[in-house]
Amino acid sequence: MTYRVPVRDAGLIAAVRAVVQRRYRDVHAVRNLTFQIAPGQVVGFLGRNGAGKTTTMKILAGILHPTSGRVRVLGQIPWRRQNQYLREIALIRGSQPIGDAPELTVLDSFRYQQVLYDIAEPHFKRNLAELSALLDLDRVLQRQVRALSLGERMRAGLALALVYRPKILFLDEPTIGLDVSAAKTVRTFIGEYAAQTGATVLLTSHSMTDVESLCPRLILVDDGAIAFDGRRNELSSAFAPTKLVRVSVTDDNPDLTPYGDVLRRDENHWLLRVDRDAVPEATSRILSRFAVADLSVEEPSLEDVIDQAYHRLRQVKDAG
Ligand SMILES: Nc1ncnc2c1ncn2[C@@H]1O[C@H](COP(=O)(O)OP(=O)(O)OP(=O)(O)O)[C@@H](O)[C@H]1O
Repeated sequence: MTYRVPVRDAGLIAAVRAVVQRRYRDVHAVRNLTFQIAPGQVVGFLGRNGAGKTTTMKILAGILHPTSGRVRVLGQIPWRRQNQYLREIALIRGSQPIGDAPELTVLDSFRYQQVLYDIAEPHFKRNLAELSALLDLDRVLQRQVRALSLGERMRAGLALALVYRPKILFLDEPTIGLDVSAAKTVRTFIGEYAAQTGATVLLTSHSMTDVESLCPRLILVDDGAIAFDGRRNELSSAFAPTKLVRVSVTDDNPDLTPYGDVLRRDENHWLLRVDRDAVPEATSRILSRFAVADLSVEEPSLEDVIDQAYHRLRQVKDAG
């Protein structure tokens, strides 16, 4: 997907010149991006700012027509925007609080959505009851939208976006800007919705808590191309070539510096960063040379792994 972006120099003269003589440059937002997602999977779609995630989501949701490439979702070409397709998907960007018609009650808004998406009454009642239970909406359904708190509007907005029970959710930063409790509500809801309905979810988020609690599979996109596609626990071996070794010893003045990079030392408790391949040898040497009270080997946190991945990808880009 290539965007054609107008360019102009700074200043008034350049602004006037740009009116009569437009210049453009191409921005390649997405290229070499190939992936498949099986029904029911919950997939984290990650990448640095500007990597191409939102552009991809918009293409999949039928908002953007890509300049080249082939996409099929549920057997449909998204940008044809067939009604049948639009009723099967939802694109939610940010937390999307309810609020288009503040005079209406929440239930009125749901009824309007029912008409828009042509939802049969029994399905509507079942979906609304399920969503109300998951998002604790019973007490707000009869209230005017304008009288709701932001948290209530956010929960109602989420339910409104899903009351037609889409099979595919494209979630673009659903917890951005939310406080800890609201983010947890949304996160828990997404997991429960997916489990209850069998929906397929593609989720972008810069929150590693979202990714860790929801996404067994990760697709890492960089500069519009796939940099990793696999299970979450495989990401560390792909991008973080080290593990953490935590050791407590009872010796006087122990020196563990030869066995790894010392990240932290608190008296006789050491935290070392050790190359993955060197971990067996380093730990067996430590065990044979010191009076070890405790030793554990840990994977780096997802945040560290992603951070290392982004650094590595930036280095590769700068070098190439
Ligand atoms: N409407 C647009 N016109 C021109 N360029 C655009 C447009 N939208 C996005 N871009 C460019 O395309 C690239 C990919 O943008 P995109 O929004 O898909 O990234 P992203 O991965 O979602 O980033 P973020 O994490 O910051 O939201 C960026 O270089 C961006 O500047």
